[in-house]
Amino acid sequence: MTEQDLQFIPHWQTAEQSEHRFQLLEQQLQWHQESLMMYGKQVQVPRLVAYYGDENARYRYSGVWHQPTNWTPLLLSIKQMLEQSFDTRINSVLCNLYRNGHDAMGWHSDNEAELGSEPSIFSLSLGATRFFDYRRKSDHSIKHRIQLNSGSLLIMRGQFQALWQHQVPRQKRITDPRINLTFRYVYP
Ligand SMILES: O=C(O)CCC(=O)C(=O)O
Ligand SMILES: [Fe+2]
Repeated sequence: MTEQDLQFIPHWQTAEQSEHRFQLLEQQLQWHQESLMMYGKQVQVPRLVAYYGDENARYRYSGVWHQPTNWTPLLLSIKQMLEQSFDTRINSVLCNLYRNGHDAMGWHSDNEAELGSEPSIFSLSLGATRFFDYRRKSDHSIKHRIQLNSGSLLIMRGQFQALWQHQVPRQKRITDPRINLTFRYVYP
């Protein structure tokens, strides 16, 4: 992995802007809880999700194909700002709401075929600061932790999904919610 494959911008948005956007997104988005089959049982995913984007940007997560909801004005404006700032194209955003520190996301890579071989994923954090861990697929002892504060932008590119896994671990003492928006390009 080169330095460029994981880029962290702690203050991409101001604290005030982040607080305002958190409030709007918490109210406006179509949050729902999903469940997935694990070892033959239906298990609830420990967070709420919502998926927005262009009509043709179907995406498979939690083992199910998801049809995007049409962009809200706020999501569209963040998408356009990212596209201009980073000279990239985005057609969807997967939104996660961690209601408190009991909500989490386990180890995974975002390596679904429809993302292509070297996806660029732009991950905006709003609300409670949470840990983000990543470890080498070939050697789990090579492990790093960063803190995703409100207003921060984490950019994963290149070989990051191929070589590393990431997680947002449980932090039981955290009572505040966090919203994470992962902007992606899904090949239609
Ligand atoms: O909440 C985060 O910061 C990570 C989200 C994530 O890994 C994902 O949506 O694939
Ligand atoms: Fe991920």
